[in-house]
Amino acid sequence: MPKNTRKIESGIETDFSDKMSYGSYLALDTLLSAQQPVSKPEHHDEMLFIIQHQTSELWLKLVLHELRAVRLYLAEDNLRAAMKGVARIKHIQRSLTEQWSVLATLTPSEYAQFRGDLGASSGFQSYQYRAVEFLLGNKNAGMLKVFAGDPAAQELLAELLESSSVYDEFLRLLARRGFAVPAEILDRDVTRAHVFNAELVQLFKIVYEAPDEHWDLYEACEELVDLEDNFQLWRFRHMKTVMRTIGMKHGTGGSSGVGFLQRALELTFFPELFAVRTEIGQ
Ligand code: HEM
Ligand SMILES: N[C@@H](CC(=O)c1ccccc1NC=O)C(=O)O
Repeated sequence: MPKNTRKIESGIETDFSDKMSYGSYLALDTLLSAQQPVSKPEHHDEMLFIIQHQTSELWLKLVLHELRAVRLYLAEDNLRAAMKGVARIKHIQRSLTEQWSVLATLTPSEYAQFRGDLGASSGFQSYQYRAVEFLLGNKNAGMLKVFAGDPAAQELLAELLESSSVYDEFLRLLARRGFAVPAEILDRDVTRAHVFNAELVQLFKIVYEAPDEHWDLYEACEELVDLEDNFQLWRFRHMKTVMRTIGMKHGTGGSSGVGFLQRALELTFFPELFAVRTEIGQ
């Protein structure tokens, strides 16, 4: 063997004419032919832009898959399995947030050279992102009309709009555990965003003031706080990346741009889990 060369062991599989290979299992032909820059002449940095979005969408697909499972586990009173799912989602979120640093290498001068080729397309039209928001409870029926041209996406969002969120299921679990969750919360119109409820804060206060007595709920509350915190960090990095890339320009999707993204930072999934902090020790 030449120096600094690894021997390919004799047992290593090399003939895949009648066996499943790495590439066929992962549908790499499809996956790796999906990067199609639209700029003409092709701009070098558009590949980065496309891959950053595609990898984000792949991770969002897994987040959705896991969130659906978490919601189901909560409905079945299986808090441990639900929290296992949340733990995985938290790692994905960290990876998604960390990834902004790659796109931040795209300078305003580079982006300006192909931004015009993107037309009216925008992340605002990401149905998977919207589906994650809906599953976490940030419902907004108005978002569906963006997907009039994509019936499958619209149907998915309609299904999630009309079904319970992860937080709805957590609050129902709390009620089954004997906590006096108000009827207006349990019977709420799930197609609307959850609205802050002071009575829930008092229920969480019971949990937070006696963690040992309610350990699994206490742990679950903190996991949900992590989830929201991570989601906000992604939103913040998006807004800051947008600021350094297009400044105060309007978005291709038609919004005011940075201002619109800043207002997303005011949205909250689990407001009572944050409000309870003010109450602790009082
Ligand atoms: C240089 C890169 C980027 C810029 C300049 C940018 C800019 C913007 C702007 C201005 C908006 C507001 C809607 C509009 O008018 O277009 C927006 C929304 C959005 N973008 Fe990006 N974006 C970038 C990268 C990304 C990436 C990598 C993702 C990952 C999937 C993403 C996902 C989203 C989502 C989900 C929204 C909707 C946010 C909401 O409704 O609050 N963006 N983006
Ligand atoms: N809204 C961005 C364009 C943009 O970032 C984008 C365009 C097409 C597909 C995804 C995108 N990402 C996030 O909005 C802009 O105004 O420059």
